[in-house]
Amino acid sequence: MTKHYIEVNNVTFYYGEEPVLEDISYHVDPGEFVILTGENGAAKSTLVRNTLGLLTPASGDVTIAKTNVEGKKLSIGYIPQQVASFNAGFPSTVLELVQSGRYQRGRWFKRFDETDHQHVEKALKSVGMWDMRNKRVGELSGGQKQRICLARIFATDPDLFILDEPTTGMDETSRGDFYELLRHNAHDHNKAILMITHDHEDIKEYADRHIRLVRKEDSEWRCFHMNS
Ligand SMILES: Nc1ncnc2c1ncn2[C@@H]1O[C@H](COP(=O)(O)OP(=O)(O)OP(=O)(O)O)[C@@H](O)[C@H]1O
Repeated sequence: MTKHYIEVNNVTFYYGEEPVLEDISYHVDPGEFVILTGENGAAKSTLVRNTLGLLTPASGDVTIAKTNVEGKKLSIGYIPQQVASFNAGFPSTVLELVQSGRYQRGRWFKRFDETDHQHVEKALKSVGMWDMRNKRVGELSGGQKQRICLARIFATDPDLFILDEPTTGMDETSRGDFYELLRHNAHDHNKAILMITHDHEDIKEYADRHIRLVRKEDSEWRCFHMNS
């Protein structure tokens, strides 16, 4: 039996008096690369933030699995929207920023060891930024900053990736490489991926499932699943 990594049932959420999510249900399983789409303002980020517990639904249930079927503890890597806004003076190097992700795994009491170095190197290579590892983050382009945020998440080797428009600022080739990497993580390493995206066309061949948030006639919101 597959254990859902994310299970959302009948979630309704309001900003003040206004309902932005109404009776939304979806799930994401290990081994799946799922995309979440919808027009601007369809409440995709709001749904993800409800899923993560950063916002609390007015009604409905959200469960994120704490362990997999074998009982192994699960970790989550989350990238919020527009995370890559480091200013020009941001002092850390690319390498330092990605290394800092490993410390967020609760490793403060342990020396940075060979496994940590290997994860960091692999993560930076996977987003094509290894050669730029000694550059200052503040000197990078927007797309490059976005890629090192992704590398920082990859370096933590999470079981569940929740990514809010992670390819902003990436060109088509980089996006294709990135989608391939996500698909590889899902299919070959049994990770679960939930990614908000607007890139409908070039993502289609990579994603396993497509969830779309659509507006109802009466201006409330509902959600349905579509197989890609
Ligand atoms: N903190 C907030 N307070 C009140 N309303 C908000 C807040 N955050 C978002 N909203 C509103 O809720 C709706 C959904 O916003 P959300 O950011 O979840 O949409 P989205 O689908 O992720 O949009 P986009 O594709 O533009 O990123 C929008 O109408 C937005 O204006």
